Amino acid sequence: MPTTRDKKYKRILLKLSGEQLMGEEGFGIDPKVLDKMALEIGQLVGIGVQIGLVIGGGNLFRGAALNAAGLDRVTGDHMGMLATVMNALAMRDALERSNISCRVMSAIPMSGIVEHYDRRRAIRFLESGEVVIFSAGTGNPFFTTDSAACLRGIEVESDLVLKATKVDGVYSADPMKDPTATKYDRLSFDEVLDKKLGVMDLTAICLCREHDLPVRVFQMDKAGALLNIITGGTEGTLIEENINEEDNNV
Ligand SMILES: Nc1ncnc2c1ncn2[C@@H]1O[C@H](COP(=O)(O)OP(=O)(O)OP(=O)(O)O)[C@@H](O)[C@H]1O
Ligand SMILES: O=c1ccn([C@@H]2O[C@H](COP(=O)(O)O)[C@@H](O)[C@H]2O)c(=O)[nH]1
Repeated sequence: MPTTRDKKYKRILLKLSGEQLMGEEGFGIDPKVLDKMALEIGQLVGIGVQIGLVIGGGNLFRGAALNAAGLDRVTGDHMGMLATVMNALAMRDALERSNISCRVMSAIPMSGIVEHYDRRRAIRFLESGEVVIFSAGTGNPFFTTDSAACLRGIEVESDLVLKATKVDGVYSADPMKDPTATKYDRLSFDEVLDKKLGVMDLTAICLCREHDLPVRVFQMDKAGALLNIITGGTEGTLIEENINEEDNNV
């Protein structure tokens, strides 16, 4: 069983896909998925990892999809950001049921429901061992929660951004669409940008490159993967500043 001393990272920013929260359903939140995620997060809290969380909204609303259906884009983005607050409340509920202390902060003031984002307070909560969920994205339309995750990760000085997703890393093409796509073990930020690898939005990648914050993309469904990464294992794909071209496996 890993202990406090086995952890490689002290503070992480974990980005969870909203789409994954719906489990087998086509829309909404499956409490069983939340409980499973809470269990995995609890293992990290148990060895003293400080965790900031950002949860997407793709299980409920995405501005671009609403716009394609005829809504005003900014209104759609506002709905998407509100969706992330709902996901955050559901995740807080699951974490607290597992006896994990948790705070939800929102980029959009929402008095009486969640507290407004404040960087210094967030860092204090993280230092005291509480999980902090950063909700409502960046608070601005035309962004995504990938960018919000990288932004908050930089602001609270996390050591790593972990993007938990459906696929088990970054591929040469979207593996859900192209079965011949091959997986990378490591990539530089420039390679992700040059090859336009679509696993994460490019604004998020640029932010991390600018601030030298590594990103690891991994599969959330794989039990124990999160703990394995934190204790130095090599799940998924690591994206960082400078890598030797020969180090990646494609
Ligand atoms: N080159 C690539 N390598 C890996 N995945 C890719 C690539 N290009 C596109 N993808 C797709 O990107 C998706 C990752 O995004 P994810 O589902 O985590 O959603 P999100 O938009 O970040 O979150 P949400 O579901 O909350 O909107 C993968 O499921 C995968 O199908
Ligand atoms: O900073 C942000 C973050 C998100 N949005 C809107 O919310 C949805 C849901 O987020 P995903 O990252 O797609 O899961 C997104 O599609 C945007 O519409 C935003 O406007 N600003």
